[in-house]
Amino acid sequence: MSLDGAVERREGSPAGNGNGNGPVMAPPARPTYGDRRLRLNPNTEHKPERYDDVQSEFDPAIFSSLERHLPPSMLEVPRDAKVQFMKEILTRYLPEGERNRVQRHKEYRHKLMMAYQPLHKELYNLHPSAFFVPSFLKAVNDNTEESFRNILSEPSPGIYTFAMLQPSFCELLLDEVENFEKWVNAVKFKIMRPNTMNKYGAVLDDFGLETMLNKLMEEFISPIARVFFPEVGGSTLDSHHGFVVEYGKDKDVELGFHVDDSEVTLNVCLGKDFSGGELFFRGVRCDKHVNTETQPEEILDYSHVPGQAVLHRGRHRHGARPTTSGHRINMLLWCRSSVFREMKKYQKDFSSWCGECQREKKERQRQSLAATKMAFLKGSCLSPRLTFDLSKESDYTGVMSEKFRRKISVNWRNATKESVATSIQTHLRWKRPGNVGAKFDLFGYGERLLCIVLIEVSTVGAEF
Ligand SMILES: O=C(O)CCC(=O)C(=O)O
Ligand SMILES: [Fe+2]
Repeated sequence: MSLDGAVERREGSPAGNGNGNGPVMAPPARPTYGDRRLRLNPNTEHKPERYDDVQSEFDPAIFSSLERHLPPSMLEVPRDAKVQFMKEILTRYLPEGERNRVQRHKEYRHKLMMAYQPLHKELYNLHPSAFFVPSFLKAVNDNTEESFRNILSEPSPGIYTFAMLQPSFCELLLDEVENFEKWVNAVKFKIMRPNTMNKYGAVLDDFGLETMLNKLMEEFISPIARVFFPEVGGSTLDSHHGFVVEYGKDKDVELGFHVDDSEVTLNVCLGKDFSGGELFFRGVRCDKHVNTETQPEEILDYSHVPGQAVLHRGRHRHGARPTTSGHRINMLLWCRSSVFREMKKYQKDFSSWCGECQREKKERQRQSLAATKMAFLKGSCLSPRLTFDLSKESDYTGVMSEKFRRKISVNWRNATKESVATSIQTHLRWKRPGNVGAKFDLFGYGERLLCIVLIEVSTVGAEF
């Protein structure tokens, strides 16, 4: 997918008659729809169509998500043309090997669903009042940050726990999973396990629960993720991987330290009686920093309770301690955002969520500020003009278009603290409020008043 700056252009290659003479044959007619550049930010006012009926290797929700990024000219065209356009983009970005894998998995799922007879049909459609405890239902119905905060605990930054499932729902689901596993053993169906780290457990989506879980994500998890995890795609979740994992002496015993293949993970304990099995969390990390040291404030050990949910970023490093007795069974919903994944490819700095990027950024700011102060104190910067050049800031080059990355120069002579504040506001007007902050610091040194301005990572100073 190309974003602002890289243009998607699909033009038929001109075909001649072979001898260079004669008329150049026009390529087969193909509608053109003007500028085909995708939008960097989704058009949140546009209500995308549903694509559930579209037969393709892509999840229909991805079409709906992508539609918000279409250029205005494409929003007006017939639905079929939109589908065609989006398929072309997606196909180019999904390698053939991956497409074949998706196709094989589709066939596997189809075979499984045709053969397996569900035990509790009522689980396969979402019935909110039968599934969820009233406090959770109310919070989601109210759908405000305050209503969510009323039911959530945050034992460590970015890890939210809350009561979610009715005991009767947990029992039914456990029963269904047991029934499914008995059937699998009886007919010797070789099932795929939820991921490479589990030898036990089952993918709920594979035997008919996909629609129910998708609704769970869209209507009950997305509203919370939108508020608490916007910086990792919490407001654009569009696909999921739903499964149960099982631990005990005769099953998987523990789960090693890992990050999930998700933007946001919901982990709900279904039961049963068990001891041990605590979850341990050790800070959020991007790919580059996934193996860096844990800071003391990032350590959390958490004991799960049936019916209780834990919601965290997929990149929050975690694992599960050995279950020492009984059986522990959890339902996991790995929620993903195709838009976030696409955007991530164009970014280098993840300090809005990676603990280590944040620490590195703070350190850069500290060093930069110290260097600027030092330069002033040495009297090497006597200009009354303040200059800062955002075009040199690597933090901005990936995310800000050229017109915003300009050089700003201000005359600070006779400035006061108030006039500096006003100037900074004026010069930052072109940014969205809250996007980039300016902090400044005035201090006296001998006869001179020094001004240090800190624009996120850039520090510049002027003397007047
Ligand atoms: O055992 C648990 O509760 C954790 C499971 C988990 O982290 C996972 O499956 O990704
Ligand atoms: Fe996990």
